[in-house]
Amino acid sequence: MPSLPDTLGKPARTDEEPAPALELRSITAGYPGRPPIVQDVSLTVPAGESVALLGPSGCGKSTLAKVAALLHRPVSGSVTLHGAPVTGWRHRAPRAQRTSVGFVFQQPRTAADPRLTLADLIAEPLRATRAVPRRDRGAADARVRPLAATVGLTDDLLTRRPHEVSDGQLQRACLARALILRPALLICDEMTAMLDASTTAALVDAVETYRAETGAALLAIGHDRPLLTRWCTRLLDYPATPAPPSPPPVTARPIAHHH
Ligand SMILES: Nc1ncnc2c1ncn2[C@@H]1O[C@H](COP(=O)(O)OP(=O)(O)OP(=O)(O)O)[C@@H](O)[C@H]1O
Repeated sequence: MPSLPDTLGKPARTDEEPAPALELRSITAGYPGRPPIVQDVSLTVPAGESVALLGPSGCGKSTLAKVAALLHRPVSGSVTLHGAPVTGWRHRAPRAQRTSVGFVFQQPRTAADPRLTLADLIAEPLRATRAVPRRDRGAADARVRPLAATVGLTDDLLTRRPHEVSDGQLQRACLARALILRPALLICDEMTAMLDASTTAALVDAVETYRAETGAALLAIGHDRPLLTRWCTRLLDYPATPAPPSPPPVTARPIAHHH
């Protein structure tokens, strides 16, 4: 009997492009009781690429980012992560899909639990997903310390709480927390908006070191065009799809005079 080809069970083609890290198709999203803020927006982050989404404050970039990170359910449209369609948001999303996306918020003070030390803050996703046992501090520390060093946090800072560190130091911890489960896609929503130039450079460096090591893709959101131009290989202006045609000009009506 002839031996079976050793490609059995493998994809027929090996030169196929990997599925995009993120695909948003015709996303419409908003908040209850108001018209949608994000209207019919589509964008793609190819596997391993860095894409910047630029747009003015208040246009809906953060809302779109939260949809992509499975934190906010859109009204309509589809999200695909690494080729797998997303069918549920927040607690309804499968854990593997949720943990494949790391998210860094603009405001570290509102994103960080003030009661936790920076070490516990960074370890939070490890405990939440039971990647390490809840009470096994040694196992958590073994993951937290080397990662904290890559974002520029020294051991003495790890025992402090958020009110005992600067915004920049807290944002470094928030970046480490976003990376600890080794996500294949990182979304940074105005990560450096409130930081000085040297902290900004250090955080961008840390993200790029992580990406070089893991091949992770990046969606960086913000309004600092020079920074995002240096950082990312592709730039998209929000909205990423053509805007709908503008409404016809309002026809002036004669003002009624009452005598
Ligand atoms: N949880 C919420 N409930 C109700 N409205 C919200 C909520 N979050 C945001 N909004 C509103 O949605 C609009 C778009 O906000 P979003 O944060 O998505 O914009 P943005 O482009 O990211 O702005 P910025 O750059 O200032 O963060 C704003 O008018 C905001 O007030």
